[in-house]
Amino acid sequence: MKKKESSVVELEVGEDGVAIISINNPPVNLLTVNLIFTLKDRIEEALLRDEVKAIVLIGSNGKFSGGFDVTAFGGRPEGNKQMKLGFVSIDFLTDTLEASKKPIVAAIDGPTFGGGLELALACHARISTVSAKLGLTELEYGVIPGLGGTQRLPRLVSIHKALEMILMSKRVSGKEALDFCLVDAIAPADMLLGAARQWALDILECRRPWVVSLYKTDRLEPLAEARRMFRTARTESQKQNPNLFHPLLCIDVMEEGIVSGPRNGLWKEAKVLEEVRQSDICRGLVHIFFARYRTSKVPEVDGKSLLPRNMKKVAIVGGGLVGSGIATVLILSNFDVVMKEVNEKCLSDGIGRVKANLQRYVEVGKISHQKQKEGYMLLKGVLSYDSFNDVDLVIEATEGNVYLKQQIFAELERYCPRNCIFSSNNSSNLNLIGERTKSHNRIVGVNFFSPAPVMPLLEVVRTDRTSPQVIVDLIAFGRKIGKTTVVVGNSTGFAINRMFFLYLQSAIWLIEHGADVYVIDQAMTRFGMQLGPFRMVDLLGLRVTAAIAAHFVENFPDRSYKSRLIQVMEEDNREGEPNHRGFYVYNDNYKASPDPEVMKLIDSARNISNVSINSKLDNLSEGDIAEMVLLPVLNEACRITGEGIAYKASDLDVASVLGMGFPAYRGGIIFWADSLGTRYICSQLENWSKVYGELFKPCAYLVQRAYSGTSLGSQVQQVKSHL
Ligand SMILES: C[C@H](O)CC(=O)SCCNC(=O)CCNC(=O)[C@H](O)C(C)(C)COP(=O)(O)OP(=O)(O)OC[C@H]1O[C@@H](n2cnc3c(N)ncnc32)[C@H](O)[C@@H]1OP(=O)(O)O
Repeated sequence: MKKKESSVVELEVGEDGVAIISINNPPVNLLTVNLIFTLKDRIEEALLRDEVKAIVLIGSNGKFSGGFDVTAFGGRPEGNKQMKLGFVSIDFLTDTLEASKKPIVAAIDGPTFGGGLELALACHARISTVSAKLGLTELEYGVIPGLGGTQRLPRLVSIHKALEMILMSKRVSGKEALDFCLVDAIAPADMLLGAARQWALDILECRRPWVVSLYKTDRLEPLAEARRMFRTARTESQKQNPNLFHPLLCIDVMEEGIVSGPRNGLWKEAKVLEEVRQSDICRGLVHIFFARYRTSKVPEVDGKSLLPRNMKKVAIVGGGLVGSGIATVLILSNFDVVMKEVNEKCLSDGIGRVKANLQRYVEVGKISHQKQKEGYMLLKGVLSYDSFNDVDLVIEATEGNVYLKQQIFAELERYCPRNCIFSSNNSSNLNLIGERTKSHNRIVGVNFFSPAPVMPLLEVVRTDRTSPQVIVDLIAFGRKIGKTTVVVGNSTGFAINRMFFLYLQSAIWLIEHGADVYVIDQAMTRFGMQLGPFRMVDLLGLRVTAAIAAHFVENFPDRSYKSRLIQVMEEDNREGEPNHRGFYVYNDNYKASPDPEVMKLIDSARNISNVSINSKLDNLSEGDIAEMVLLPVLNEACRITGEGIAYKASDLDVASVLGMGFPAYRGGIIFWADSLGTRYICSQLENWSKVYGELFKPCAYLVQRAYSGTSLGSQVQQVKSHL
C-alpha cells in the first residue's frame, strides 16, 4: 500500500484501487477552510492517479466530522480564505467531488453534523454505523447549512423531512437515517470501511446506482405541495421565534432550489450564509455555544488531573415536588435512587409523584413502557437512613428550617460511606447547614430548577471548603443527567435565584406603579424571554415564589422592593399552575388566559403598601418595559460577579439562558448588556433610581465598569469571594 500524509487529511490507496481519504483533525474532526482546501487537494490527487478507481471518505477515530469550526462565525470575514467559505460548496463539493468521474462513498460513524454531513451528502452513497449521529444543526448557531445541505437534503429525503431536520436542528441515528434514505446501508463499526469500499466498487461496476444527490428528483413533492409546505414552515417558524430571521432565510434558500433549480439554490445559499454569519444573532448563539463549554472550567479545580468518580446510587431526602422531580431525572438517567421520607404517607405520596411523572412521559411518547418499568425498579422508598450505607451522593430536598437540615446532615455523616457527597437543593447557607458535621469538604449545593426533568441547568454551589474532587464529580454527574452545570460560590440565593428574584421584583414594582400584568408579560416574551415574569411565577407556584421572596427581603432588606402582592394572591387561594389559578387562569391542558380579577388584587396590594399609580408607567413602550425589567436583573448579575459568586461573566450568560429562559440568540444577560454598553445602562439605572428608588440603583461594580469604559464580559479580576 502506498501512503501519502498531510497533517489533517490522509490519503491511502489500497490494492483494490480504492483510495481512503481520512479527515484527521482531533478531537472531533472539525472542518476549517484550510482543511477543506487540503481535502480538495487530496480528492483531486486521487482523481488524477490512474491506480485509483474509487474513493471512500471517512473521519479518523470513529468520528466522521463535528462540522464546521464555528469560531469562524459571528465575526467579520477575515481575509480571502473566509470569503471563499460560501463558495466552497460550488467549486469543490459540487464541481469536483460530486461531479467526479470516480465514485465517492462516505463511511459514517460518530458525530456527523453540519458541514460534516453536507460533505457526506455530496458523495455518491453513504454507509453508516447504527449509532452514528447525523444532523444539519446550523440554525442553532444563527447560520444556515452552507455546504449544499439546503439543496441536497430535500432531494435525498423529501422536502417535508428536510424541513423538519433543518428547522429543528434534529439529530438522528444511523439507523433512523437508513429508514428515510439519508444513508444507503448500515454496517458494524469494525466493518464500516470494508463495506464502504465494496459499495464504491459496486457503483463503479454498475451493481449499485451512481447517485448525484443535487439532481435527484424522485423524492421531491409536487411543486404546489412544496410551496404549501414552505408557507407553513414560515408561519410556524415566525410563531415560535418571531425575532429570528435566519430560519426564514433558510426556507427561502430551500424554496429557491426547488423552484429555480438546485444550482441557483446553491448560489443563494452561499450568499445568505455570508450574510447571516455576521449577524448579531449568530454572534449571540456562538457565544452561548462556547460559554456552555467554559462552565466546566472552574478556578482551583484541575479538570485534567482529577478524574470524576463513577456515581451509581443517589439518595434523596424528601419526596415533595422538588425531591420527586429530581428522583425522576435520576431514574431516567439510570441511577439507583433511594427516596427517604418521614412517614408512610409522605413516602407513598413521593413515590406516587415519581410514578405519575414516568406515566406522563409514557403518554406523551417520551419514554417506552419498558423504560417506565425499569424506572420503577430503580426507585426504592425508605423511612430510615439504614440503606444509605452505599450511596455515592445524597441530595437533601426538604422544606425544613436550618435546624432540621443540620440534623439531617449530622445523620448523613453517621450512615453514609466516607466518600459520599452531601448536597442540599435549596438557597440556605451551606456552611450553616453543615455546622454539626466534620464533613465540610464534601458538602455542596446542588440546585435543580423547577420542573427538574425539563430545566437543562444544574447550579453547583461550592463553599470555601468543598473539595475540588467533589466539583469534578458533580460536573460529570450533571453531564450524565443531561444538564449543563454552572459552579458558583456560596451566598444567599447563590446566582440564579438572585437574578430570578430581580426579574420578579422589577415586574411587580412596575405593575404596582401602574403597568399592566399582561402587557409586561407580552413585552418580555416579545423581547425573547421564554416566559414573562408573571407566567413564570405561576409555573413555579406562588408558594415557592413567596418563599424565595421572603428569603431575599430578609437578607437584602435595603434594596428589596417589599410588595404584598404575592401574599394577597395566596390569600385569594391562588397557587399558580398547581391549582389552575394565579396571575392567569388555566384550563385542563394548562393553557393560560388572563384573569381580570387579578386587577383587584393588585389594587389591594397597592393599598396595603400605600403605593400610588404613576401615569408615566401606563404608556411604556415594549422596549422600555424590557429595559426596566431586565436592567435590575443585570445589576444583580453585576453584584454576583463583583462578589466573586460567579467565576466568569459568561457563566451568568449560560445561567440566564438555561435557568431563566433568557433568549440564547441575545447571548445571555451579560452579553446582551454589553451590546447596549455599560455607560448607557448605568445612566438609565441612575436616572430611574433618582425618581423611583433603590431598586434601580446601579451597584458599585457596574458603576466602576461604566466609568472605566470596560465591558462586563471582559475577564473579571478575580474578586475574593466573601465567604
Ligand atoms: C458551513 C456549515 O454548514 C456550518 C456548520 O457546520 S455549523 C457546525 C455544526 N456542528 C455541530 O453542531 C456540532 C457541535 N458539536 C457537538 O455537538 C459535539 O461537540 C460533538 C457531538 C461533535 C462531539 O462531542 P464530544 O465528543 O463530547 O466533544 P465535545 O467536548 O463536545 O467537543 C470537543 C471540543 O470541540 C469543540 N467543538 C465541538 N464542536 C465544535 C464546533 N462545531 N466548532 C468549534 N468547536 C467545536 C468544543 O468546544 C470542545 O472544545 P474544548 O475541548 O476546548 O472544550
